[in-house]
Formats: sequence, structure tokens, C-alpha cells
Amino acid sequence: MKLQKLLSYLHSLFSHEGENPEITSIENDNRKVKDGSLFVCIKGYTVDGHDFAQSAVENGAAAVIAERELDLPVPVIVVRDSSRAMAVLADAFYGHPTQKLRLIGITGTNGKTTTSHLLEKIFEDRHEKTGLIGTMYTKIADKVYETKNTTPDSVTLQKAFHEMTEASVSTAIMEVSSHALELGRVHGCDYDIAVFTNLTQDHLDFHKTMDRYKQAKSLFFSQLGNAYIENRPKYAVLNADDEATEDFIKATAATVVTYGIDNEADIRAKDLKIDANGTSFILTAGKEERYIQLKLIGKFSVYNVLSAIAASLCAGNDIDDTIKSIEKIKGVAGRFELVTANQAFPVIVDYAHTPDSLENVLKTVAEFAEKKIFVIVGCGGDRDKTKRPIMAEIACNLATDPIFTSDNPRSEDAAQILRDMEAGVAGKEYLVIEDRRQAIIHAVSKAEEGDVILIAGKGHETYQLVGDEVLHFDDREEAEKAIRSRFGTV
Ligand SMILES: CC(=O)N[C@H]1[C@@H](OP(=O)(O)OP(=O)(O)OC[C@H]2O[C@@H](n3ccc(=O)[nH]c3=O)[C@H](O)[C@@H]2O)O[C@H](CO)[C@@H](O)[C@@H]1O[C@H](C)C(=O)N[C@@H](C)C(=O)N[C@H](CCC(=O)O)C(=O)O
Ligand SMILES: Nc1ncnc2c1ncn2[C@@H]1O[C@H](COP(=O)(O)OP(=O)(O)OP(=O)(O)O)[C@@H](O)[C@H]1O
Ligand SMILES: N[C@H](CCC[C@H](N)C(=O)O)C(=O)O
Ligand SMILES: [Mg+2]
Repeated sequence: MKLQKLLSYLHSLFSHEGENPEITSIENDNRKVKDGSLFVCIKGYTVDGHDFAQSAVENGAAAVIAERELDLPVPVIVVRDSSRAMAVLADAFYGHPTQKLRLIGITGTNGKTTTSHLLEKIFEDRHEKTGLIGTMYTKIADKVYETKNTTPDSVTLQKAFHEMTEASVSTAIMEVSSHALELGRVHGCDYDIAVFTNLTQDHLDFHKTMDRYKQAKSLFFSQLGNAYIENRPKYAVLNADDEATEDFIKATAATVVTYGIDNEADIRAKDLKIDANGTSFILTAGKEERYIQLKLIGKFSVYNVLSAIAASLCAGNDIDDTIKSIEKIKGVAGRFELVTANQAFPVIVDYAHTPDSLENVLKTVAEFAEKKIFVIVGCGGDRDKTKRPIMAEIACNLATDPIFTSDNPRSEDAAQILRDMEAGVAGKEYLVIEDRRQAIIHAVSKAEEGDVILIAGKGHETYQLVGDEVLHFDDREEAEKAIRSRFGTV
């Protein structure tokens, strides 16, 4: 696309008349620039992209978007907010791909990854090609790509959506993080269905208060827009049991569909029965009633299932087809994932890394644990510090044998993170084993029939972030090794 055509999408009051080179790509990293790229200077948390503009031009950039004048031998377009401009330009450059897809976004403190995989299964069972963008990876039809973010930057996003349209994907499902909403990463994404899971404590290192965290989430629903477009309804699928929902109802002009268990809701579950093999309940959807038997375990899983059913119905899918798909799902990697070697007690790996998720998952374990509950849990470094003593207290209150260990210390001192956790459990009984592998070995060596071991916080992760190092570490592998070393291999 020609530069001037691309710039016209900014609808700037002030013209950018000048050279008009062909733009071959949009980049915000000089190391990815090729001949004809438009380089966007982004002021980051670590470095300032403006410092790489010269290098970007040497790599072939044909023009630069910046927030200040730069002395370069190519057109430099100065804008007030280069991130905002980047989102507009990326959407235009790739031909507004989300306007050609059914786009379902999921936001909330917990349940986004799980619910996105439930929806992926529903649409794949309808023989639709799907795309999925989230914590674990970016998937375009049957190709899977690694990701650094749950919700990537706008260029990465629009490029992925464009590739989805090229691959005949009809439904894209994505996790929408509060960081992304706050930072404008999803500007240009035209959502058809916006799902809210829940709002509990996390990311206060970034949002500082729960109110601002809620405000960030609220942007998702207000940005669905006010227009009512023929044959393009927009839906806000909201959790009737979460108090933030009333704020989101106020924020959105979209059609509201509620789901829940405790309060009146459009899509509701009652008579829940939970055991180690799954969860059953009676679903009511308008005048329809269905008995549902999930392989998934726990009340929190029912919330995820209800939100997925609601979103599926908003997309026009049949309720019985939707239920058939949901009932087949065994689980999502690292979410209440059973490690079975040849041990006499369940060993569960779960991604719970917030107070609410840890409480939910421990309460679920308590539904079927006959004797001891071992929980191995730590807290990530360079993340919300205030949750550390709270999570430790939850572990001590809901498990018989809490063991505090390392998660991803990142740039922090692992021992200090553990001390922050211990600040919440003075006088309580617990163990501290800083080495995660040793913590797992200890629990496996002590557990007996009737006990349950929960290894929480890392779930699907196959790494441990220590300083700048990315070490291989997979809770599931470590648990299986510990089990086989105690019980032998069959
Ligand atoms: C704190 C934060 O959000 N950081 C994000 C940010 O990194 P940053 O600001 O440090 O970027 P930077 O390194 O300063 O670079 C600034 C600019 O200079 C450019 N640059 C940089 C170096 C260079 O040599 N050349 C160059 O051109 C960069 O491409 C960038 O445009 O921009 C990066 C590129 O888009 C993101 O990958 C990175 O996310 C990091 C990995 C991160 O951990 N983010 C977390 C906080 C986050 O966003 N989490 C949410 C929620 C997670 C969840 O709950 O699941 C998420 O959506 O992932
Ligand atoms: N609806 C829910 N309510 C509360 N806890 C939940 C819910 N769904 C899942 N959990 C718990 O939260 C953990 C994380 O679930 P999931 O990965 O689906 O959340 P997420 O929103 O994608 O998290 P993140 O923001 O870290 O990507 C699960 O391992 C489980 O312990
Ligand atoms: N085990 C991870 C889970 C959180 C990852 C993701 N939600 C984020 O905040 O980056 C940690 O606490 O380090
Ligand atoms: Mg996730």
C-alpha cells in the first residue's frame, strides 16, 4: 500500500503531504525491518523505539512514525501517540481483517484460556476453521505459533488476523488481557461477541487498584461501539454472579446475555454435582432445560462452560450441538491436569496463580480429597506482590500440607518472594522448599492413598524464568519423574 493512502486512515487534521513510497510491512522492531517497511517508534518500559529509528532506516525502512521530529533521510510522520497510530495503520494495512471474521474476545481475571479452548472445540466440531490467540500460543487454522503475550501488540494481532482470513478461518477466539485494553493493543479489533469471566485480584502491580483494573476491563465492553448494524449483532456475555457485571452492562450498548449459578441469568446452571471424575448440572437457557455431564471438574469449570455456551448461542449455534462438544472436552493443558503414572493418589497440575483461582481450585480438590491435601505453590516475580501473603494464607487455610516454593522469580530474589508469602501465615503450619523440583519430590514421597497433591501456578508452562535465564521446567514432567522414582515404572 502507498504511504499516503495508509496515512489517510489516520484522518489527521494536518496533511502529511510528501514522498509516497510503497509500504511493504509495518514494524515496531528495527530488527524485523525489511525494504519498504514503515517503522513505528514505540516508547517502551525497557527502551525507547525512537533510538532504533536510524537503524530501521539502514535496514530499509521507507518511512517512520514517531512522537517527535527525527533527522532521517526518509519521511518522518510525527503523531501524538504512536501506539494508537500503529493500531489504525496495522488494521488498514492488513485490510481490516477482523471485519471479515467472527471475532470472539474473552476478558477476565481467570478462565480466559480455558473458555477460549472450549469455544475452539465448539466451532471446530461445526467444521469451521478457527483461530485462537492467547496465553499458550497463537493458532491459525492448524498452524501453531509461540507467543510472548496473552494479547500481543496491534501489529502482531492484525497480521495474525490477516493470515486467518487467508487461511479461510471463519471464527477467531482471543483472550483480551487488561494490559492489552489499558495499552490499546486491541484498537482496530471489531469484536462480535465479548465475554467476561470474572474480576478478582491480579495485576495490581500494573493497574494499582481494583477500580482501575475494572475500568480497564470496562473498555472492552464500551469499545464494542454504539452502532446497531443490520445482520451484525454485537453481544456482551456477562457473569451474573460477579459484581463488576453491572458496571459492564452500563458501559456497553451491545446486547447483554448473562450467565451464572447463584443469581438469575439467561444461561444458568443448577443442581451441581462435583466429584473426581467430573461435574454434572442442569442447564436452563430460556425455556430449554438440559442435563449436562462434564469431564471438567469444579464450580469454576461450570462458569467457563456457561460462558462458552452463551457465546456459542450468540453465534447462532444449536444448543444440543454445543452441549455435545462441551461434554467431550477432557480438559485444557495445565488446567486441573491429572498426572497419572502409577501412584495411589491424584496429582493435579493447575495454572492457579491468583488468590481467587487458588481458592477455587483448592475448594474443588476438597470436594473429593479423603485425607490430606498437599499444595505446592509459589508466586511469580515482577508481578503483583500484594497477592503473595493472600495466596499463602489461602493455601494454609484450604490445604493440610501447604508447601511454598519458587514459581518464575524473574528479576526478583526467590527467597524474598517466599518471605513475602510467609508474611501472610505467621503461626500457621507450612513448609518452605525453594527448589520447585525438590518441593514436588517431597510431596510425592509423603502422600498416601486418599491424599491429593495439587501443584499450582505454572500449569502448561515448560519453563522457569530465573533472572534472564529461561530454564526448562514442566510441573507435569517433574511430578511423573517423582512418582516413578518412588513407585517404579510399569
Ligand atoms: C510490560 C509489558 O507489557 N511489556 C511489553 C512491551 O515490552 P517493553 O515495553 O519492555 O518493550 P521494549 O523492550 O521497551 O521495546 C520498546 C519498543 O522498542 C522496540 N525495540 C526494542 C529493542 C530493539 O532492539 N529494537 C526495537 O525496535 C520494541 O519492538 C518496542 O516496539 O512490549 C513487548 C512487545 O509488544 C511485549 O512483549 C512486552 O510484554 C512483556 C513480555 C510482558 O511480560 N508483558 C506482560 C506484563 C503482559 O502484557 N501481560 C498481559 C497479561 C498476561 C496474563 O495475565 O495472561 C499479556 O497480555 O501478555
Ligand atoms: N472461571 C474461573 N473462575 C475462577 N478460577 C478459574 C476459572 N477458570 C479457571 N480458573 C482457575 O484459574 C487458573 C487459570 O485459568 P485460565 O488459564 O483459563 O485463566 P486465564 O484468564 O487465561 O489466566 P491468565 O490471565 O493468566 O492467562 C486455572 O488453572 C484455574 O485454577
Ligand atoms: N506462573 C506465572 C503465571 C502468570 C503468568 C501471566 N498471567 C502473567 O502475568 O504474565 C507467573 O506467575 O509467573
Ligand atoms: Mg490465559
